[in-house]
Amino acid sequence: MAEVDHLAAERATARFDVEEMKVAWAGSRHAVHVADRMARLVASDPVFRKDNRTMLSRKELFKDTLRKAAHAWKRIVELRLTEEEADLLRQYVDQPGYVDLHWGMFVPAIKGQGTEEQQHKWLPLAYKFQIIGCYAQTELGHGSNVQGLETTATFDPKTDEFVIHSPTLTSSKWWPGGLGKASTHAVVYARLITEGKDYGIHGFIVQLRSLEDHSPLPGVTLGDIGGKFGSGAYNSMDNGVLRFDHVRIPRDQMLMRLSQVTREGKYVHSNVPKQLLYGTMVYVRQSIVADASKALSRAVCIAVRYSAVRKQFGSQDGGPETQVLNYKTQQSRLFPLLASAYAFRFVGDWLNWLYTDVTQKLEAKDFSTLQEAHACTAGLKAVTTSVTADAIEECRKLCGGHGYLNSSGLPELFAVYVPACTYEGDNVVLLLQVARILMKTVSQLASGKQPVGTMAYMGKVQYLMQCKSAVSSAEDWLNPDAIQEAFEARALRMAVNCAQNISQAASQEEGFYERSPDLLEAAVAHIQLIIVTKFIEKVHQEIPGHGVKEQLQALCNVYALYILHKHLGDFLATGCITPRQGALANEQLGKLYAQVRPNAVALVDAFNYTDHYLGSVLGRYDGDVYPALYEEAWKDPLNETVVPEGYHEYLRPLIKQQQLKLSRL
Ligand SMILES: CCCCCCCCCCC/C=C/C(=O)SCCNC(=O)CCNC(=O)[C@H](O)C(C)(C)COP(=O)(O)OP(=O)(O)OC[C@H]1O[C@@H](n2cnc3c(N)ncnc32)[C@H](O)[C@@H]1OP(=O)(O)O
Ligand SMILES: Cc1cc2nc3c(=O)[nH]c(=O)nc-3n(C[C@H](O)[C@H](O)[C@H](O)COP(=O)(O)OP(=O)(O)OC[C@H]3O[C@@H](n4cnc5c(N)ncnc54)[C@H](O)[C@@H]3O)c2cc1C
Repeated sequence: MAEVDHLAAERATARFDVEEMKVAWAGSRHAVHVADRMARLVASDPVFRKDNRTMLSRKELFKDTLRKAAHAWKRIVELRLTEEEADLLRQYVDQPGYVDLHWGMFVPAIKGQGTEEQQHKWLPLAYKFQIIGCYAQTELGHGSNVQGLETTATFDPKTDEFVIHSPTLTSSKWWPGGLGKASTHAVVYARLITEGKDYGIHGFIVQLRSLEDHSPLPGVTLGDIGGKFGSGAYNSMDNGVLRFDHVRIPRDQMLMRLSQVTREGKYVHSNVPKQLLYGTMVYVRQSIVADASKALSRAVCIAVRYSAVRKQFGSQDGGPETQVLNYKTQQSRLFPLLASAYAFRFVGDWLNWLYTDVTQKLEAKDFSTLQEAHACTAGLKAVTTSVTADAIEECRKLCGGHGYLNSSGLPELFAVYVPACTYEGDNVVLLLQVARILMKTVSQLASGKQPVGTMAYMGKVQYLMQCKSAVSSAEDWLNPDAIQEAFEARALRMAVNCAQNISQAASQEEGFYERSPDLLEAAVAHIQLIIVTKFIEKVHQEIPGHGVKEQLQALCNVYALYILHKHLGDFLATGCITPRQGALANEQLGKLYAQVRPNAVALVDAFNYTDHYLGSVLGRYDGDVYPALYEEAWKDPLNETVVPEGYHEYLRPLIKQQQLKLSRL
């Protein structure tokens, strides 16, 4: 704990029990303890140091990532950490690397798409790191359109093998993390061809590198795709390029849980939806939603603490200036982001529950909830990552000039985070998937089919299409039913409007194409409704701890009313609320910000992040920002010498030349 606490006064104003809020945030007392232990384990180990990361060359950074991954594994084995502890330890190491794809996609792909026999063979190797795997789906020419992939896997019955081949430049695998330099194996997605027929995309386990000397196997061309956005950041990852020249693999390395090729070359598809092939993506999308709340809460923690320390203006007589956190504009930009971090945390927990539930149903051959899982994971992934990426940048601006320094932690956090809007499905492409499902649901309403799950509200179509909000005072907006109704009516009316417009087009497809910008907005409205609903449900539960429930209630209202204020056009255009009711929502929002203000620092303390994990001189727990900023500056390699390299080559001759010219005048 810090010796000087510049934020002590802020912490003293909190009107709730921070320790209990930590439990609400983490999910359980056990979760707080485990996270705490793992965070401290990482923070106290010099190998996991990360304050010099943005100053390393790409090669040094990559080697540093390999070192950290190997050390993390050593500690996991030595300390016999559980899976939960190991996951947390890796999270706190906080450096993207091949292990993310090995554990996050390679292993889940084999678990989800491999037969029991295949799992028995491959998983123990992966669990012990005897092989390192990645997920090779995207190609140079095809990412979003999975069905358009070109790599082929042609069955050769003579040898009982598949021949994996990259027929064109655009079929080169391009982007897979861990592929460029680290992986020995990959799950490769390719078009399955047998008996002269193309059966579409399937997964195959392919060995890429020798297990003896790591050199690429014959017919395999491999490399890194080059530097990426920002310094440090995602450059620790070896995103790779991969080409196959008629590489042969045994038939039993096709992942055969969903469909099989027999020894004779017959294609057999099990009686399951073909979309189960996309299962690994669904799994990762749900984990990305949980990650969004982590990234967002880190940025918000930095911005809130620094805003409480930073002072500007407001002093007439040489007295202390005003903390920037007291400016209403700072609050109106920052507190909705604080509320969003909590909102994403709770919707992430719910999504994890949904995913587990759907997985259990799938095991029992019940596929009825597959569409719900797809819509929720795709939509929530899209909305939470877009908001988080924008919010990190907003937090940088909220920290003024110092936010632009690498030592603030925000530039690197942004650069690491922003590709989440693209990977695991471009956000626009994913929202259009949600929109397609919304349109399908609207079209089924007429036939009396009752929508279920998160679409159930659409069943109240008669009421929601004509209801009028009863809000008549600012306080009325604190009623969760008023909020819920306004959000449901807005989402449904936007979807119905789109459906009506599409129905006037020459064809459904043409109409969908023409109306896709409106469909995106309808999909966002639907997803925001889910987030608001899950937050309201959370607050309705019993939540122990002095004042904890009240704070969460306030944050829930901030989240909902901020969205209402920001998207007021939608609510007005659909006639869900009147301009006066919109103004009342904004009035209430201002009151809520005042309620959050004395609790703000304690609300970010409840995230329970160590200074190591935050990696920010501005977000330090003790708030002792200025000495840290000053000290950090001197660590820059440019300050290793007082006179810079290049002075004698470039600066001195220039200055001397000018002096000579002047002396001649
Ligand atoms: C602890 C874990 C830590 C994890 C850490 C991981 C670290 C992350 C690092 C980042 C790694 C990044 C990896 C990647 O990016 S991997 C590559 C990801 N690629 C994509 O996401 C591609 C996106 N494209 C698609 O998913 C599909 O192409 C798309 C859905 C857009 C279209 O598919 P398709 O052409 O087949 O289909 P249609 O649109 O015509 O739909 C047909 C029907 O299928 C339904 N559908 C589609 N997808 C799914 C799904 N996933 N699940 C269930 N159902 C699905 C769709 O609704 C249609 O249904 P109907 O026929 O009923 O209308
Ligand atoms: C950091 C990073 C890590 C990655 N890791 C992996 C990995 O491990 N394994 C792997 O296989 N892949 C990986 N990928 C690839 C990633 O999954 C793809 O980049 C992603 O799916 C987007 O596809 P794309 O690049 O083809 O984008 P494109 O589809 O080409 O998108 C370009 C633009 O077109 C728009 N667009 C595309 N289709 C439509 C449409 N139907 N309607 C409207 N607009 C559309 C998009 O919104 C976007 O604005 C990674 C990517 C990144 C950036």
